[in-house]
Order: sequence, then C-alpha cells, then structure tokens
Amino acid sequence: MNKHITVLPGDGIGPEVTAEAQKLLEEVAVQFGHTFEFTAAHIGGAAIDAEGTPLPEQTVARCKASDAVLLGAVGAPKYDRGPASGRPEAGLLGLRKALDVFANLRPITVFPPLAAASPLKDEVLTNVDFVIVRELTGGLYFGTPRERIQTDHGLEVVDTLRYSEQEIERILRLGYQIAQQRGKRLTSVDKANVLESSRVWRETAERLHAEYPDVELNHLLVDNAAMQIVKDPGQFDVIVTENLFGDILSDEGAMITGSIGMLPSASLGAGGPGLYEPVHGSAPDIAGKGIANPLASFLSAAMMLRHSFGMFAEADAVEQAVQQVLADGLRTADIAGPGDTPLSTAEMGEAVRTRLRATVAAK
Ligand SMILES: NC(=O)c1ccc[n+]([C@@H]2O[C@H](COP(=O)([O-])OP(=O)(O)OC[C@H]3O[C@@H](n4cnc5c(N)ncnc54)[C@H](O)[C@@H]3O)[C@@H](O)[C@H]2O)c1
Ligand SMILES: CC(C)[C@H](C(=O)O)[C@@H](O)C(=O)O
Ligand SMILES: [Mg+2]
Repeated sequence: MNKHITVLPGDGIGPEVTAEAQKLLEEVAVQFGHTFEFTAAHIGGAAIDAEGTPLPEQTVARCKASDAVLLGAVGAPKYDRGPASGRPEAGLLGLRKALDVFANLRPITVFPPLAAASPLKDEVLTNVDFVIVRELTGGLYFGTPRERIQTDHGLEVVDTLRYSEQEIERILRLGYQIAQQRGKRLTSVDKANVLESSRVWRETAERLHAEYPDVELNHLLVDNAAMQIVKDPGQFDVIVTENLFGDILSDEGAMITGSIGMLPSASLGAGGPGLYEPVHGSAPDIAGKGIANPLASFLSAAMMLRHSFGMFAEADAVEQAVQQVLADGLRTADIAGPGDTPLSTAEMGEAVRTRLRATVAAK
C-alpha cells in the first residue's frame, strides 16, 4: 500500500522521538512491501520560530491532505509568557479541532517486564488493560468566553465548560462501541454531583445504554475514578470521559505502565486523517540529551498502522518488537532499574528495528 504521512516533530524531545518513529515506519514499509511517503511540517514553538504562528495554514493543509499524522510534542518554557492563543499548545489544540479528531484513545497496558518500573505492587497490576476514551475537541479547552476582566474589585477570569449534546453523544457512542469490541464494560467518568455538563453527560450515557444492552455501564465521579485507577486498575475496561478529566486521568494511568514515555495515543474523527502522538510532552528537562524514551511514539505509530491503514499484522509486529526489547532487558533511563545501563533514544530505536526485522523473518 502507498500511504502519505505528515510528520510534525514539534518541540523539545518531540523531534528526537519522531525521528526514530519515522525510521521504524520506514522499516515496516521495507519489511511488508509498502511505500510510506513522509512530509514534515511545523507546529508549536518550532512553527512560531519559523513562521510566526503555532499552527501555520500550510501545516493544516498538509495534514488534511495526508492519510495520517504523526506528532511529537509541543511546548517550551521560553513561550510561557503571553496570551494562551500564542503558545505552542494552541497549535496542537487548533490542529485537533481542524482535523475534528474528537476521540482520543489512550490504552493503558502494562508490559510484564516493566512491572518493576510501576509504582504499583505486582498483585494490583494483574489484569491491567484498559483504554481511556477522552473527548478531545470540546469542554473547558475550547469553550468561550475565555477572558480576563478588570473589575472595580480586581481581576476576574473566565473559562467556559461548554458541550453540545451531540458532542457528548458521539463520544459516548464510541465508548460503547469500543467496549463492545473489548470486555463489554464501560465506565463513564463525570462530576455529576457538581457540574451541569456532567449531569447531561450522565443522562446521555443512560439514554444510549438501551442501544448497547450487551455493555455493562457504570458511572464514577472523577475524584473517585482518580483513586480507583491507583487502588484497583484491573477493574476497568473502557473509561469514557470529557476532555480535561481525560487529560488528567491518562497521565495518572501512564504511571501504572511505568513511565509517561510508554503511553501512546490515537486521535480519531469522523473519517479524516487520524492524529497519532505520544501522551507525554516536550520534556524540557531532558530535551537535547538524546535520552528520551521513544516507545510511546513507536506504539503510537502502531496505532496508526492499525486504525488508519488497517495494517494489523504490521501493527502487531511493531508491538511485538517493543515487547521483545523490554523482555531482553533493554531500557531507556525513565524505565531503567538500579542494575540497568540505560540506552539512548537512538539505541532504543535501533534495537526495536532489529527486533522487528527478526520478528518478520521468523514468520
Ligand atoms: N502532546 C503534547 O504535545 C504535550 C503533552 C503534554 C505536555 N506538553 C507540553 O510539554 C511541556 C512540558 O510539560 P510537562 O513537563 O508538564 O510534561 P512532560 O510530559 O513533557 O514531562 C513530564 C516528565 O516526564 C518526563 N518525560 C516525558 N516524556 C518522556 C519520555 N518520552 N522519556 C523519558 N521521560 C519523559 C519528563 O522528563 C518530565 O520529567 C509543556 O509546555 C506542556 O504544555 C505537550
Ligand atoms: C499540551 C496539552 C495542550 C495537551 C492537552 O492538555 O491535551 C497534553 O497535555 C495532552 O495530554 O495531549
Ligand atoms: Mg496531557
């Protein structure tokens, strides 16, 4: 197959991990007889520096014209001042909206060789395999008005949590459908004891349940959900939740896997190109050192192969290669134990490509 992939390296460790992910995809193409064409474009701080805006029109056009988008990360301390709309993060939010990728899938999978890197005890880690389905293009992130108001008694600030019923319904439907394909358990997370938007969320989940009677539905308040994810993560199959709650719970879920450097994501919409990115950020504290863990980016590439291209064997091969390097004891610094010699980002990339070649040759 011939596929066109737009690569948006972004900032900090973004270019470091996406360079390795692109090499891995190139290896997949060679091993499986595909042609992947890559076009790079600017986003985030890199786009501000090069083109004066965090999301150039040309970047959006390229992404829309491609089969899938691979993103690194955006953000750097030097852009922290000034209005939110001029920050690197605004580029990422704008892209998600422009591509209408309203569903962000964040699978929480524990690789057994990494159990020691998790802060949770082995007995709690048994059977942990769930996916967070995060609403990605609504809620507090996008609601208006959003402003600072100078009043007689000082500054007031406004952010707006706004959802249409249609936005709530489409993400809940997807949550049900994903649950139908997995363990048939859907946990809808909200704050219905306080927020009106959450009450409509809960009512909609209840109403739609009649259409998905084979799925067991339960509701959790988000504060309790945060606790349950640490206390007993094995209880979850599919968690569906609104934008901000999903952002926070997924970083919490990432730590169960051992490191935020292990958590991939797929952002999907109604038929346009999918956006694939590791859940982690630009990690300014380690940027430029060549030590970032590229595995979240590799696993995001696997999600691209599966969800956007329907290349199931190829996706499995990438995931198996990642499992193999971990089983062989190879670690980047973030997942290394006391006796391990950490690999660089490039060394980990090479190791995974080597395992990929071996996996394909063995078939
Ligand atoms: N998708 C994105 O582009 C995205 C996601 C989250 C944060 N950000 C942005 O990134 C910047 C930094 O945010 P932050 O520090 O809160 O979160 P972060 O995810 O960048 O880093 C948090 C911690 O995790 C470590 N870490 C992250 N990814 C790693 C990897 N692949 N390998 C090893 N260690 C890794 C970092 O070194 C740091 O100690 C901010 O500007 C933020 O807005 C962007
Ligand atoms: C960088 C930021 C805008 C982004 C978000 O909050 O969605 C990030 O934290 C994420 O999880 O993808
Ligand atoms: Mg986040």
